[in-house]
Amino acid sequence: MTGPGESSAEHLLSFPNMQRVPSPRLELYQYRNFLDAASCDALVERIEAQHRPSTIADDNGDDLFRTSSTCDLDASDPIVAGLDRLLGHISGIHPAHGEPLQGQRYDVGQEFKPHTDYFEPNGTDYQIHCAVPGQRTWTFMIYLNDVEAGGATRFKWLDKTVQPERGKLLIWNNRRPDGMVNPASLHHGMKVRAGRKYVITRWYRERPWG
Ligand SMILES: O=C(O)CCC(=O)C(=O)O
Ligand SMILES: [Fe+2]
Repeated sequence: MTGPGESSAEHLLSFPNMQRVPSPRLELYQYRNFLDAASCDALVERIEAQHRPSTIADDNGDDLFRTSSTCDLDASDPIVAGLDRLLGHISGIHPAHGEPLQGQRYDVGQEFKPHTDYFEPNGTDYQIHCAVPGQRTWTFMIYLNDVEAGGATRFKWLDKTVQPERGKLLIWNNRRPDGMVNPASLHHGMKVRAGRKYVITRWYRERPWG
């Protein structure tokens, strides 16, 4: 059984192209060629057209912690709306539980240092971020391009490094089966060494976003 805002292994693995990345510590999946090249290119264009410096939820005093740019995608844009529907289908999670879709852009030297996507349950900002929508449950991330060098996503606790690849969807559960947050979901958006990296991020919540 899964609650609202949650995906499940059974649902995800019902798609023939879905692969579970073997690990006893984290539910991690990848789906190659999830998004077609034309849609990836269109989303890269949207990100190029409009982006701002990325931010982090709990300021940790390190200005170099997340050095990328973020694009707040327009939900009424047909490409964005189409992706929203597609993610709803693949995740099995009602789109109302999704945070607005974002694009991220990394230039050479930019990164997102090791972090978890869930909010620290005892963190000072937990109430601000989670009072209405609840905790982040699942992360769905799509690589929009092949990066010339660097830009992999590293899960240190699993000793697993995922290479960016145009159209690849990466999925993980930020919580353990018992509903507690999972520290093994720690991941690092590693520095781009050559070229640029573009991704789409979708975080789902326990309750509707609002
Ligand atoms: O860019 C990546 O590989 C990871 C991005 C990420 O972890 C995030 O946006 O939360
Ligand atoms: Fe993340």
